[in-house]
Amino acid sequence: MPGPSKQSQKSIKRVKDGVRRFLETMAGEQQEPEEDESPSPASPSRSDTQDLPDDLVRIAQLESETLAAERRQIEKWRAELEATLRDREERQAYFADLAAERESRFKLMLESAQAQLAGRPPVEEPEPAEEEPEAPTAPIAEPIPAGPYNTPTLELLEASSIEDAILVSPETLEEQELKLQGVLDNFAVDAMVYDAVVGPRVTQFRIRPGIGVRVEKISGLQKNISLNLAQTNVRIQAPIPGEPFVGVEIGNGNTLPIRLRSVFESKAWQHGSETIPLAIGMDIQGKIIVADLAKAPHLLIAGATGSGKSVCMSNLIVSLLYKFTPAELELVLIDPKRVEFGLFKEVPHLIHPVVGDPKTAVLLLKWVVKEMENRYEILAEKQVRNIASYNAKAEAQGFDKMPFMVVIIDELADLMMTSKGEAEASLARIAQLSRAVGIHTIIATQRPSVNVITGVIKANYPTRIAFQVSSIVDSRTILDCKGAESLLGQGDMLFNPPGFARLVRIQSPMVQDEELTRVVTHVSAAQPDRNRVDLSSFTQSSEGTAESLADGADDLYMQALAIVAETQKASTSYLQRRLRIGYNRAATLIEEMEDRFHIGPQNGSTPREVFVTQEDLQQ
Ligand SMILES: Nc1ncnc2c1ncn2[C@@H]1O[C@H](COP(=O)(O)OP(=O)(O)OP(=O)(O)O)[C@@H](O)[C@H]1O
Repeated sequence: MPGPSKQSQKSIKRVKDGVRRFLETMAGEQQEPEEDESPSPASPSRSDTQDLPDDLVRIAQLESETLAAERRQIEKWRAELEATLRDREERQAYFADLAAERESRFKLMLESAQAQLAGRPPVEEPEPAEEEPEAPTAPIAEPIPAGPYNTPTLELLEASSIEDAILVSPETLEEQELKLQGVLDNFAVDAMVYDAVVGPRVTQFRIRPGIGVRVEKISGLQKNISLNLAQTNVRIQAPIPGEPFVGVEIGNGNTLPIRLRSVFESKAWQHGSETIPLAIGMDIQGKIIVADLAKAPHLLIAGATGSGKSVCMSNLIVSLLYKFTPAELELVLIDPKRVEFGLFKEVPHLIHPVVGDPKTAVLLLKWVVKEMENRYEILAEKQVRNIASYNAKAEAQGFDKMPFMVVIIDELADLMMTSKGEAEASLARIAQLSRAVGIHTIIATQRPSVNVITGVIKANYPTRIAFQVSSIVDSRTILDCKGAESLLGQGDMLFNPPGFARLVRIQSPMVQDEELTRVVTHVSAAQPDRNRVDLSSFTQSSEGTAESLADGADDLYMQALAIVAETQKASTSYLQRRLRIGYNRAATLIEEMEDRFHIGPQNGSTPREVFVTQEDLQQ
């Protein structure tokens, strides 16, 4: 075989020489970085590099630049790691000091108690020799360390047997289908009952309308369908979102509650990717629905008395207890009815005892607003934008993570009656800003009227659950559409999931008091008291007095407010006429009222909501 040609041998030699010189150059640079000027014996002369092919010289230059950049990066990392290490050492020293101080105080207390027992005067605490150095600010406002958490097990909850239950017999199903088709035929509506989906509480008959048939023709038959099928509550979905059918939902003859345990056993719960998962229930197709409170980011629950709100809220609290330790999630429970959250008073996630008094509840909401502001400062200190980035940084750098906080209010109406302006303002502020700092709220009410679910609340709570209500008006107040009046009660709900513009009908799981007691007893064993809320610096403003209502406002503000409260109408032109003032002044007064949450925002041509009544002003 012929060897390489003379030409290529020469070229290979040249390349080899070039690489050797490059390596020597690099070695020379490393040894004498300072002496750029004086040529080192190893470094190549200008004439040497001129001998090299251009490509090789460029590659060599690039290599040396990359090497320099990498060296700079390594230096930066080293500095960062050293800073982290210093930070950790400081924290370690701080906690060591704290432990030593506590130990000495404990000893002193012991000696004092022994002295008192022996009839001697108690031992005095020695004066500190010099001023204590200021303690470094804790990453989260005074977190109280949690003990090891007893994660609850599934055995604490009742097992379910809904899979084996016969909710509707095939004969009943066939009979209902024939009757439904009969109604359509009798009213000469060209439509066919296509099939039926049996859900946990209701069966959905899917109807396919003929060509050119308006869906309103079928939804207009709601009362006739109820009559012919002898059903009280028939709900019609025209059309079923995303399907070429109209849905007619009829209650099942047999019902069996879905158990919370079956939700926790489902794949949706166990393999879900939700940040703060909440067990909502089972939809008509039998799919388990788990919502993410982090996406919601706040939840409004409303429904008539006995419709299943409290059971639903227990499900939500238990969901949190199953997923989070007290170090990962803090709970604030407000229960003006004083009956619903009694079972949860030992839960270690609570950072304040369950609040029953509406006035204390309002102060607590103010505290939450303050906590939210603190958390924003902490995020700014660490130069991160939200709790997720903060916690990722905490994990990487070894400082404490920021826990989520969930505030649950059982009866919003009681809070609104006590102190509407303050409660509403705090809730709106929390709802608008708290998502980034991991604070979420769940509020419930059995009075779905516009005085309680005001425009401000509605605007800030896009994720809603409606249980059965008594009228279409109530349904509209909660969901902005009808439907909740046709629900069956006992956990039958319409859910408006975050990010979806449609309602899903869901059966809420059932959890009984005995199950709740077992779970709470299990999780609260050997847990320290984590109460860290100090309300002493928060005072109830003298809301309701003329001075505070009109503080800093126009001289005519109280008169204008009295007119609005009397007429329940907030109109600029009406104020102009009644107060004999110009348009600009009247419009400013109306804007002032909106800013102070006394009236709702302008919403197209619909009149503004009025949140103050004459009684409020008299109080
Ligand atoms: N998901 C459910 N499955 C089966 N039954 C339920 C369900 N939810 C509620 N119920 C039944 O309805 C009853 C009333 O429920 P719940 O106490 O939750 O109503 P509520 O809406 O909170 O009423 P109130 O506003 O008066 O407190 C329960 O005692 C239970 O028997």
